[in-house]
Amino acid sequence: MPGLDATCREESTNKPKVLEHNILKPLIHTASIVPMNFLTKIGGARRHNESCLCVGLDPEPARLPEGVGVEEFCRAIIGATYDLVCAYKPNIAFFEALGPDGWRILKNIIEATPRNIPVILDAKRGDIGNTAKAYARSAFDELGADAVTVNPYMGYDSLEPFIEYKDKGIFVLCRTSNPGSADFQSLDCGGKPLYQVVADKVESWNKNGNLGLVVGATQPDELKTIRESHPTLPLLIPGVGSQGGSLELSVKNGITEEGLGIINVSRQVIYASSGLDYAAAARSAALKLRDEINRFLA
Ligand SMILES: O=c1ccn([C@@H]2O[C@H](COP(=O)(O)O)[C@@H](O)[C@H]2O)c(=O)[nH]1
Repeated sequence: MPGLDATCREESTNKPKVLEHNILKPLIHTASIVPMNFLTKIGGARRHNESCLCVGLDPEPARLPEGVGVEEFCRAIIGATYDLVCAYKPNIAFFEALGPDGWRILKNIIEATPRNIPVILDAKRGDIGNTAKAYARSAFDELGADAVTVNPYMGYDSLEPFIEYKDKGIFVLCRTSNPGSADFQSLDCGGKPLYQVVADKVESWNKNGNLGLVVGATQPDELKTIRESHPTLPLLIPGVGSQGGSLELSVKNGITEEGLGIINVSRQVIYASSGLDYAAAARSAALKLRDEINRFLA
């Protein structure tokens, strides 16, 4: 089943066969039998697929093969990689940018993801309490995400509505991968950089055991420091591939012996080919990354 005959073609349309299989049918749905919290779910996916790789779903219509829509594209990527990943991370921006259809497409994609593979909604939310409550309802109740990224800038009350969803994962931006991340995150706060204060706060807020940190792969030294000071917090690590972060250092500095750490790669996987073989190419890219991660962990 993995990847199916992802390289095969429909004779009439020349589209990868894997598309049809996965568009028409929901994939495996196992978690409906036993309710699971986020950590249990991602731990199960990690062990089952022997993978700490999260594939990011950041679909840009201009980069899709001709004639392929966003929903078809994302479903095909999922269909071709779901046995190789521990999670998917759709970034809400790319769906909002589609206009009125974007929300529906995002919801459909989350629904179509195999239930044993968690979906981390990259939304970077953070607002006053009642607005944060609405954001949390939107991510978890309406869209059905398993986890969400949040921005800590507005403080605890802006995150509390998310934290109260005990079965969901909350990844707090700590040391991000972008070039300007040092502007604020490295500011000295009484002898510690701000990102370290954020990491310490998050640890102290983790009463429900559902918090983690976002730490960019482009900051390997900071990643090491944060991992050493917070060995039990899950880290979501974006920035490998297109942003130039080192996969090896991300794994060695960010993932614990128990496998606590998620390496996200988006463009390098989903745009591995610009042709109609994109799903098969994404599978090859994900397989290579998954295996490289495992070699660095060994
Ligand atoms: O610090 C951060 C936080 C989030 N991201 C997001 O992750 C992906 C990375 O995409 P690539 O194509 O693998 O570079 C994207 O959705 C970002 O918004 C991040 O890169 N850094």
